[in-house]
Amino acid sequence: MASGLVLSRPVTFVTGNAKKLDEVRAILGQSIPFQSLKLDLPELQGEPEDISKEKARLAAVQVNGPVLVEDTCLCFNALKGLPGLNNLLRAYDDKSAYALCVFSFAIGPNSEPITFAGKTPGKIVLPRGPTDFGWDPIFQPDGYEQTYAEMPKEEKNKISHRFRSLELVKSYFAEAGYAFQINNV
Ligand SMILES: O=P(O)(O)OP(=O)(O)OP(=O)(O)OC[C@H]1O[C@@H](n2cnc3c(O)ncnc32)[C@H](O)[C@@H]1O
Ligand SMILES: [Mg+2]
Repeated sequence: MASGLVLSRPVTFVTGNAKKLDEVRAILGQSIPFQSLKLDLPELQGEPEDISKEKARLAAVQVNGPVLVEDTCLCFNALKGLPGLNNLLRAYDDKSAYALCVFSFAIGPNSEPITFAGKTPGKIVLPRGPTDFGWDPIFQPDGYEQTYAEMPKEEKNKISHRFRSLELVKSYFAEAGYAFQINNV
């Protein structure tokens, strides 16, 4: 039996992006009990890890409890990993890129957030597939003929940056032995 910390409140996943929430729900299933809260967190500047941590700090203050947040970017190798626009890439032969998702967990408003980075390598292509989620139509993961947008959702959720980051979050929760006693007041 796990004998770690007991959380008396479920984790709140804070995002303003409904598509992210759909994927997080599908990927986590029942593994980590969480509720969601739609808040438009400010678009911060800086390194993805720092942005993600800062989002977690802001969210934990608002929620006053345990939070998960994430920051995602499409990073272009031709631009030394800088997130950028598709058009910028026209000038470069190197179309390789990676999708990066950094989750942060903060246990409360006064705790230092922990980050979990998941990366999926691929390349930037002309847009193909449905256009309902960000840059999915222009990102083709390595080893696939389809863009993220063209893939069935289940397929994306098996290889995505978000899936890989959440695998680390799940291991962390399992190893820390978090237990949830949500109904015991
Ligand atoms: O409230 P938050 O969680 O910050 O939601 P957001 O939509 O602002 O999310 P980000 O700042 O992390 O994302 C930056 C952009 O990347 C897009 N994006 C995030 N994850 C994506 C994914 O898996 N596929 C395609 N686009 C994605 C998203 O729609 C944004 O336009
Ligand atoms: Mg944002």
